[in-house]
Amino acid sequence: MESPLLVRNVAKSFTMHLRGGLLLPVVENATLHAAAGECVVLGGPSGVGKSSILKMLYGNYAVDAGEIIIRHRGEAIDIATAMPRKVLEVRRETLGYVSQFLRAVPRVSTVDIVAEPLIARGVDKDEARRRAEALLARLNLPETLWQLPPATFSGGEQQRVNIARGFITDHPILLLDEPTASLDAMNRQVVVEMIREKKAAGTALVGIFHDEDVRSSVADRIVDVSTFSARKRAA
Ligand SMILES: Nc1ncnc2c1ncn2[C@@H]1O[C@H](COP(=O)(O)OP(=O)(O)OP(=O)(O)O)[C@@H](O)[C@H]1O
Repeated sequence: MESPLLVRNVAKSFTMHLRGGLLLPVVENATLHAAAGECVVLGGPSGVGKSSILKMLYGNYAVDAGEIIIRHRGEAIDIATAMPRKVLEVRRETLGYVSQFLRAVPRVSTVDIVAEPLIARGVDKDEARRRAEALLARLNLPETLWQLPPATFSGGEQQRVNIARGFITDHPILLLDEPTASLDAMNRQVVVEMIREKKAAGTALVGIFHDEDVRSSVADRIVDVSTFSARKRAA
């Protein structure tokens, strides 16, 4: 079977327009893949480009060179060159992402924020809310908070809302940017179990985990991003 996600020879530099167009190379020739049911962890020291790669995979950062091939509706879509409308379709159906921080929408309740990706895929509103509540309960978010917008929640509470929103759908590919960074040990363990369930269901996961225990509990492979670093040559 073809990989749900294939990254070939990707390069990325940042241009610092406020610094006279200074070019900051980050990665070059980044090549990796994730198979169905596999959790690939991006490793390597701070600043090496792990988050930048994840953001390119999701289409949030432009790609200077190379391809990011996502298997979507049986077709190969290159996220690096796809039109924005196609990227949004891929995100709705195929490519999920749990970012480190929640972007709360003012006045929208927690349960609706979590249920929204399911409703966008055509699931009945009440059913989507029921499933959202079940996930929030599993992640030990107090029931008194479910009807409130999460803007004033603690860091760990917001992170659990974000995780619930990312895990509620059955996207074939899921990107995880430090999903356990603000969580206590009990909730980290819940997330580890949820990741294992995704793997068992055939989801391809690519993640960044700084917590050594979480990483060793979920990783099938670790890709050392420093092997793609463009800094060695730039220095
Ligand atoms: N939007 C941006 N504009 C300019 N430089 C950026 C931008 N995003 C990232 N960088 C730079 O790219 C390099 C890689 O950053 P990135 O966040 O990808 O590293 P990381 O490996 O995820 O680090 P950490 O483990 O500390 O989170 C850093 O030097 C960072 O300053």
